[in-house]
Amino acid sequence: MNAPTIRYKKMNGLGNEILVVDLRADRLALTPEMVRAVAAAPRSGFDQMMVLLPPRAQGIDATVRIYNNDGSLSGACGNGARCIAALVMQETGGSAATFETAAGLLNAWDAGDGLITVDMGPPDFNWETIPLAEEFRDTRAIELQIGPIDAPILHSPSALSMGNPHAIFWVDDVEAYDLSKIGPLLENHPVFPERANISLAQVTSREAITLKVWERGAGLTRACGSAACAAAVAAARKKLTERAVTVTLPGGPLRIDWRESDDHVLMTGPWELEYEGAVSVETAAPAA
Ligand SMILES: N[C@H](CCC[C@H](N)C(=O)O)C(=O)O
Repeated sequence: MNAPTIRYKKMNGLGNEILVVDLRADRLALTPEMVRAVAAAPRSGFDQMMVLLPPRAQGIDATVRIYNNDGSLSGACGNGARCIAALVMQETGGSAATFETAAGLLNAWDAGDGLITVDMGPPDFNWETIPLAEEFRDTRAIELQIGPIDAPILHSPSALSMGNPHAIFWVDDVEAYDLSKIGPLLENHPVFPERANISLAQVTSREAITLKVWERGAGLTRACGSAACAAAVAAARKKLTERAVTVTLPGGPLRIDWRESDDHVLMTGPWELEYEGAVSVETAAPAA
């Protein structure tokens, strides 16, 4: 056995627990097993781990790998993106940052008042790339429900990708459901071959949505940036809201603007650096 030391910065975006591990100048090879061990250790628990790796091209600050606390990978993490953008801007003294993720390039910039805006790119409604197991003709036709067929508790979500898969169920009261019970069932429903982030969304005005999220690979979180984007886009597409809305999560509000000119979704919100630390995780020695 060997026990590499992993240095981290514990941050959060609206209470979404983010651990930043900077491997831009470190050759440590993280495995999903190590990620789970870091998540289980006392001070380094997290919802998502943002791993910074050396950039592959000029003009990019870092390649980013995003892990959930169960060791699985994701293509997007909006709240984590604001955290790493803040760190890079502090480091460079600049007012913008660019990252490469599994889902593509990610730009972020200083929005003033301690807030950061992340360009989350365009939403994707294509069932094959969300991905869903089968086509659905529009957002109403998806065969997905919890509860008996004649009186389902939840049904007919909107589904889309923001670089990661999301299903949004429209409800009158987000507090009326036990998301910790139904979340895992929906996350692992066969219609989502790569699982999905599950949201309950309550539209409260033309400019406001209240949201609770059960995250794929992480469970209930205080906030999920990509889910806020997905809910805002889905609500505007259903003509329930304008394209610019405030999405309020248990951790607080995010501003979401689905920009008309280029279809990109802009997310604006806060970030926080809590403390720095290091953790040693025992791993099987690499094969000789
Ligand atoms: N908390 C994140 C999303 C994490 C993504 C993840 N749970 C998945 O897609 O597997 C956010 O702020 O967007």
